[in-house]
Amino acid sequence: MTLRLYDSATREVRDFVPLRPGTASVYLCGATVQGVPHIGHVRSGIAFDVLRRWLDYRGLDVLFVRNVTDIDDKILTKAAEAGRPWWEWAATHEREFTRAYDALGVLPPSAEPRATGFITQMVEYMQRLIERGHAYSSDGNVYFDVRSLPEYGSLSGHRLEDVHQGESAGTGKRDPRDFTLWKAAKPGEPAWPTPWGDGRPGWHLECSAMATSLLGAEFDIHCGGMDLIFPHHENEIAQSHGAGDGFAQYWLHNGWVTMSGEKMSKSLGNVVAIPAMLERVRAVELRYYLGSAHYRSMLEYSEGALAEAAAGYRRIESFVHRVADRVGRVDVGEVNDDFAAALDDDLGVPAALAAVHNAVREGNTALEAGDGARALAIAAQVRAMTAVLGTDPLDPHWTAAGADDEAHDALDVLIKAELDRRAQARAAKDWATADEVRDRLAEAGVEVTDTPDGAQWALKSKEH
Ligand SMILES: Nc1ncnc2c1ncn2[C@@H]1O[C@H](COP(=O)(O)OP(=O)(O)OP(=O)(O)O)[C@@H](O)[C@H]1O
Ligand SMILES: [Zn+2]
Repeated sequence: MTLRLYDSATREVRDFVPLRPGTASVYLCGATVQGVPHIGHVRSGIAFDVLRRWLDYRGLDVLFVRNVTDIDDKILTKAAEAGRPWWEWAATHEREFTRAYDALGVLPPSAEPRATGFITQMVEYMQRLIERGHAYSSDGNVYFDVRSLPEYGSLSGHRLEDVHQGESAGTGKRDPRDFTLWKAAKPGEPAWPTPWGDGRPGWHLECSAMATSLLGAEFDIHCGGMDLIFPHHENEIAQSHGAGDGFAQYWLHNGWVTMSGEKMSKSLGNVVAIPAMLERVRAVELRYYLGSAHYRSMLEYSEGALAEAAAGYRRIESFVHRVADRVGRVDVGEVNDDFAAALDDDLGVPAALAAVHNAVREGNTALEAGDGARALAIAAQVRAMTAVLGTDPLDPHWTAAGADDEAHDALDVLIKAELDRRAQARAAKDWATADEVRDRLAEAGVEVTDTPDGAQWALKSKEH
C-alpha cells in the first residue's frame, strides 16, 4: 500500500507521490521564538517527526526543514518590556525550543533556517512579485495585492470579501485586504536595506523565501498547525504562486493541544510549559502522550490522560526490557503489516499504537509460555514500530545513561579482573596485595563489598 495523506488544499486523502522518486522534501513552520515553549508549541514538531521517520522507514531520502522566526512584533515587544536586546531574546528562546525538541526526541531538522539569515532571498522574492504585478511598495512598506491573484483564498476557502488579514491597517494599502510583505523601519527597531527603503520582513514572506531557497521552487509537503491555514499559509501560497513557483504539493495541518476544549495558548493563560512538565514526567512518556492522538485531531490535555498514556507506554517498555533481560539482545526489526497499514492511512497513529499494544500482548503471552524465540521476534518488531513513533524504549536517547551503560560494561570487565587478582591474593594469604588492590580501587572511587556471592563493586558517587 502507498502512503496516503490528507491534503488541506484539496480537502481529500491523496496518494503521496513525491516530485522526485525516492526523495521527500518537507517544510514545517517552526517557532516564533518569543517565549518558553508550552506543550502545544511542540505538537507539530512531534507529529511531523513521525511523518519524517515514516518516510525514512519507507526508504525515502528525506529533506526536512523547520525554520525559526527570529524577527517578529512579539519578539520586539517582549524584549523591549524585559529591557533586553531583541536578538538576545530570540536566541535565548530558540535555545529553549531546541532543548525541548531534543528532550522529546524530535530529530534535528536537515536545516533550521533563521528568518534573519534570508533577507537577501526575501528582497529578491519581493522584486519578482513586483515585476509580475502582484506586489507594490508604498512609503517603504511592500504589500501583496490580493486582487491580482484570482485563486486567492483557495486553501482556506475564504471569499475575498470576507478576508481580514489580522494585521495593522498599514499606511498606503491599496486595499485593506492586502497583506504586508515588508514593514518600513520604525525608530529603534532592527532594519535591513532594500530598494524600497530600510525595514523588516513580514512573517509570510519569510517562510516562502526560506522554503524555496532550501527546497526549491517546488517541493513535496508543507506542514504546520491548523491555525496557520489562514492567513499564514494562504499568504505563502499567494506569494509563491504569484512569484511563479509551484511550491508545496501537499499541505498537512495538525490539531491543537486543548485544555477544557480551548486551544492552549499564552494569551488564555492555560499553558503547561515544557521545562516545568519535564520536572515531573519522563520525557519519553510526554512524547508518547503528545504523539498518541491522530495529528489532525485535537488533543485534550488532562493529568489523567497523561497518566494513562504513561502507563500504556510503560507496558510497552517493560515488555521490551523483560525480553532483553530474559531472552537476550533485542535488535530493531521490521514493523508489522497492521502498523504499516495504519501509518500509510494518513499517519493513523491511534491504529498504529493498537498494533503495537497487540504485539506486546502477544509477546507477553509467548514469554510466559517460555517461547523465547517468539517473544524476541515480537520485541524486535515492537522496537521498529516504536522507533517510527520516536519512542523506542531501547533507543540510547531514552536509556538516559546510554553511553554510561557501555562505559559501565567496560569498567565491569576491568574491575572484575582486579577483584579476581584480589581473591587469588587472599587465597594465597598475600594480604599486602589484597589490600593494595582494594585501596587502589577505593582511591579510584570504587567501593568493594564482600558478599556470599563474591565481591561486588559500585561507584561511590553513584547509588546502586
Ligand atoms: N495549543 C496548541 N496546540 C498546537 N499548536 C499550537 C498551540 N499553541 C500554539 N501552537 C502552534 O505554535 C505556533 C505559535 O503559536 P502562537 O504564537 O499563537 O503561540 P501561543 O502560545 O498560542 O501564543 P499566543 O497566546 O500569543 O497566541 C503556531 O504555529 C501554532 O500553530
Ligand atoms: Zn511559516
